[in-house]
Amino acid sequence: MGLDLTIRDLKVTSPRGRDILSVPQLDIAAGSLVGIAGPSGAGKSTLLYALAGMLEAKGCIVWNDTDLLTLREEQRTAFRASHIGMIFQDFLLFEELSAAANASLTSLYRPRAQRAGIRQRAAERLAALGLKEPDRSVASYSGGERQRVAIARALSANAPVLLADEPTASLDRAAADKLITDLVALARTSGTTLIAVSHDQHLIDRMDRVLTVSDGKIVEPRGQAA
Ligand SMILES: Nc1ncnc2c1ncn2[C@@H]1O[C@H](COP(=O)(O)OP(=O)(O)OP(=O)(O)O)[C@@H](O)[C@H]1O
Repeated sequence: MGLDLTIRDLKVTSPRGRDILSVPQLDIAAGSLVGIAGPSGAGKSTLLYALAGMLEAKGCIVWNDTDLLTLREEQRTAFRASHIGMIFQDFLLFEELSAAANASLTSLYRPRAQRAGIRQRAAERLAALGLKEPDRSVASYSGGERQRVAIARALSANAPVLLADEPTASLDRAAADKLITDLVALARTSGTTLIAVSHDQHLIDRMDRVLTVSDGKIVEPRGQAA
């Protein structure tokens, strides 16, 4: 089951003190599929990184009853490892490791009893995403293949929250549409809270709710349910 998100008075500033993101109030119900759209430089990735507890910020970012901004660094890391699956734009893969090892990396942060299950799911996700040689090191993979390894890694942990930054960006149309279908089906069946930044209208169209970020602020189209 996914987690509820409650944001109050969130402010992210640049190291030089410029306001990058300001969100007075945002509530997202567990199990919602939320798209984040908006122009380049608006603050979409900043919002996603803040939701993962990866940025210093002021205010409250509460997942169920855990306020990320009150946790110490190591507590945030532990929370992220057990609750949040992330698909980053720059993939953050370990070059020397195989696709299979990269896709099951989260097993290292989970109790021993869960590790075999994560490795098994990672192998299944890689196969489902069409990765044919999971034992090859990812250094030799193309951009689209690397994207799929990052996606398999995020999905293998079965986290209650999935945060995705442009998950279809390096895929061709057919692969992107398949991924969107898979992501939506997975989120629906497991009740995962899915929040995805995307310029891809096909993805945005499949979400329950779309938040448009403009100049560091959220503008939600009228008529959408909270
Ligand atoms: N560490 C930082 N120091 C200074 N400015 C930053 C920092 N991180 C982000 N910014 C600025 O904050 C703004 C929002 O950046 P962000 O990456 O969140 O935009 P975005 O909407 O995701 O854009 P894109 O669609 O191009 O990825 C930009 O003007 C960016 O230059």
